[in-house]
Amino acid sequence: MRIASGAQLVVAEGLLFDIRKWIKIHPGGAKILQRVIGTDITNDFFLDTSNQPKFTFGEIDQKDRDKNNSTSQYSSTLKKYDDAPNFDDSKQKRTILRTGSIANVFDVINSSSFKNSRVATHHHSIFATTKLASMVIARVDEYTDSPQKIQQSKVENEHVPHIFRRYILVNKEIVSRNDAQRPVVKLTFQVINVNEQLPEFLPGDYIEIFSHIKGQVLLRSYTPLQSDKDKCFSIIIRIYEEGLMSRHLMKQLVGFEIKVRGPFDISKRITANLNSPNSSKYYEPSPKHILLNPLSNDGCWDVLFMIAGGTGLTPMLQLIKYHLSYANQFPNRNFKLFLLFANETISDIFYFKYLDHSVATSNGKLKIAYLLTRPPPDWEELSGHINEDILCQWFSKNHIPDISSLISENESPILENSDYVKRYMQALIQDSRHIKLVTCGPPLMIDSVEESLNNIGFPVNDKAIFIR
Ligand SMILES: Cc1cc2nc3c(=O)[nH]c(=O)nc-3n(C[C@H](O)[C@H](O)[C@H](O)COP(=O)(O)OP(=O)(O)OC[C@H]3O[C@@H](n4cnc5c(N)ncnc54)[C@H](O)[C@@H]3O)c2cc1C
Repeated sequence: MRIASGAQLVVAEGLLFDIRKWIKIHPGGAKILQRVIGTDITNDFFLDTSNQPKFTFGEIDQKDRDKNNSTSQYSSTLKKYDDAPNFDDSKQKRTILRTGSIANVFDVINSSSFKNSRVATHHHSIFATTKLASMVIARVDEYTDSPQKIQQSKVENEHVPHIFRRYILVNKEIVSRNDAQRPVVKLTFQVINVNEQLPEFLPGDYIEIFSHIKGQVLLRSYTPLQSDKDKCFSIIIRIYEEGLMSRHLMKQLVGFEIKVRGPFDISKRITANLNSPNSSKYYEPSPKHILLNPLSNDGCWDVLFMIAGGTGLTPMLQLIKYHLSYANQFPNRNFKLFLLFANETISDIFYFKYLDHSVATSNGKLKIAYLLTRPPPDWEELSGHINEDILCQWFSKNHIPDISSLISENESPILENSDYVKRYMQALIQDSRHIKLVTCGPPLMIDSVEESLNNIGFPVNDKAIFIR
């Protein structure tokens, strides 16, 4: 394989670069090359055709070597760049590349040249380097963007949810307490190619992460959160001791690449609730993005109740972020968000700082109640399993429907006062504001929330969504 002046190389893996350009843009690029391949290289070196080196790549199978004998890959002129001058035919295959091999040159080029250009950077293992070096399949002398090429790259840039795309891990943050039995981590990913657009992630969107783990092909769903950083998104995942994907992701370091497809709309997973014969036409959500309000231009609800158990918090984080960023842009937009966050023990509560900060900066628009099934002795918030009583208290403490003739603020919102509960729910049904209740968490918790809501007469079919 020869590298001509200013040549670009195409490697089977898709690697493409221009050595001359690289030397120009990379401060000290010529020096790096010089150090690795041991000859004096300047920018002009590649321009002077008499200097064109005949690089030989490290690893070539004996079979390929025999096949390629006629084209003589082993020129005597630049044998010193060849990392196989003493190739021992009896060994058939060399396994280790020495420092200074041309394959190592490309490793250095890749890892240093693309470091600041949002391309995944990593040093290849010796095996990968060897393999890669033997995979060069072509050389491109001129690289011009033809109209077809431009059109093709436009099509490639269009976001097709079913196509897997690669993203790079740029931040990793533990968001659970130190004593958490199953830690929760926030992973932030960024697009690899600067020209790539990140899709807008809306409440109810989820993505699928693909991986090969322990010889298995794994695909797991996660809830993406739009990041404040450019072209980034985050996922918040709980790490299970036996969890294949969660443990695999937890192990990775910044710079790790993931394959992701999506976003997909959660609506498709919860159509069962929507097909209920009792669904009112007025509140029937649109078939897409059912977590958003189809009857308002901005998708925001006037009153949104959210009940989350454990990592069921993630779609609520999407909703909270969506609403609060709208309020930031349009401060006159009035709405109320109420979150009931249920966990087993205090150490299971995660993302607390973010939640606390959101409440503090929400201008009274967000209220959060914490519930623990196994609370510590000095716990002052809600405790026990979610039931009718807890729900009644939580509703009436937070929100008084605007049908003031049906209920008064001074009435006791306890379950024993069944007349009050009845009138409260009646008022909720007649309330002209757009009200929704979203629940997400472990299946048992969702079942018991649904049952309790039905028991107290909450308009489940019209105003509730259960994400299982
Ligand atoms: C639409 C959608 C969105 C999701 N979003 C998120 C998200 O944002 N964050 C997130 O952390 N997860 C989310 N999940 C769950 C996620 O897809 C995986 O199921 C989860 O990460 C476990 O995968 P795993 O490969 O680590 O565990 P697996 O290998 O599938 O499970 C192995 C073992 O892990 C334990 N385990 C796994 N899941 C649970 C569980 N739910 N409760 C208790 N023990 C469990 C069990 O011991 C199980 O036997 C979402 C799921 C869906 C369907």
